[in-house]
Amino acid sequence: MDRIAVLGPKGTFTELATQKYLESQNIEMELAYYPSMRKTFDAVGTSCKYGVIPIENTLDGFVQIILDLLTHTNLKIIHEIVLPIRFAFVGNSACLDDIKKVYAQFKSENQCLDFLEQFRDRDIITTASNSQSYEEVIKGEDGVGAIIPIHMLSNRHDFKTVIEDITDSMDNETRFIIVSQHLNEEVVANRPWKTFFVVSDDLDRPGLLCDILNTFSKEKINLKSIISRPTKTGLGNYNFFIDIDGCYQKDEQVRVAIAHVYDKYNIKILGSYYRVMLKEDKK
Ligand SMILES: O=C(O)C(=O)C[C@]1(C(=O)O)C=C[C@@H](O)C=C1
Repeated sequence: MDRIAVLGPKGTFTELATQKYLESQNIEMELAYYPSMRKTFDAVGTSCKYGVIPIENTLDGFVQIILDLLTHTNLKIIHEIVLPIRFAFVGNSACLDDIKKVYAQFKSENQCLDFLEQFRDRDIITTASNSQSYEEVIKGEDGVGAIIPIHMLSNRHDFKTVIEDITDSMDNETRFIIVSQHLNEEVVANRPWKTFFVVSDDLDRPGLLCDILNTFSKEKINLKSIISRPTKTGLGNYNFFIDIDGCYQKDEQVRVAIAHVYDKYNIKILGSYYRVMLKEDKK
């Protein structure tokens, strides 16, 4: 059976996104868990056919390391899936005043800032995954608390304190991408496609961004998002990540506009993809 690389361990939102993705596509794959985003990426094309990783969150923006990994590897985005994200606080003390240590995953922390403010004079310990935060708190040490995904409450562990829904916004969502070694070559997909690419220019010349944006405007292509990220080669050097409407493999306008940009700048296609419908959306 083919394998799909998942940011693990079991219990993460990424695992949930992967299960929902496979369900929506009606395919079976073995889930292979990796301890970091980089290792999840590296597994694709070696021991796994696809990989699933978070790329953007409503409250915390883009997952910066994913932009770097997309720039430096040849993996392509083939689909995206969006999940609502809600967190709970669980603790091994009956009173919040007695909590001395709170475990929180590095992205999750930034999605629960209002709630965490009361613990700023205590230890807030950053973890690599929400599952790790959960593992730490279920050891049962007095005075320990954790931010965990709300779906983990169904494990029914006995905590002295449980506060449901401590997320800064009820509209919080995370966008996950499915990456493959190959572009998405599906012929029929009755969904709006998007194309994500990165542009860099070693010469840092005036008007670069304006020139690129004009090219897409001339072809009447709608821009969805644009974000810059340091190239890490010196202060002030940036890559621009641009998401546009349309499919590179299928839409003539998209190919023409990208060919124009390609003539003048370094451009790398990171994939054309569409959002998969969750089983619950189809009802
Ligand atoms: O640790 C997890 O549960 C994850 O799947 C990772 C992750 C992320 O890093 O963005 C995924 C979704 C949420 O935004 C918070 C955490």
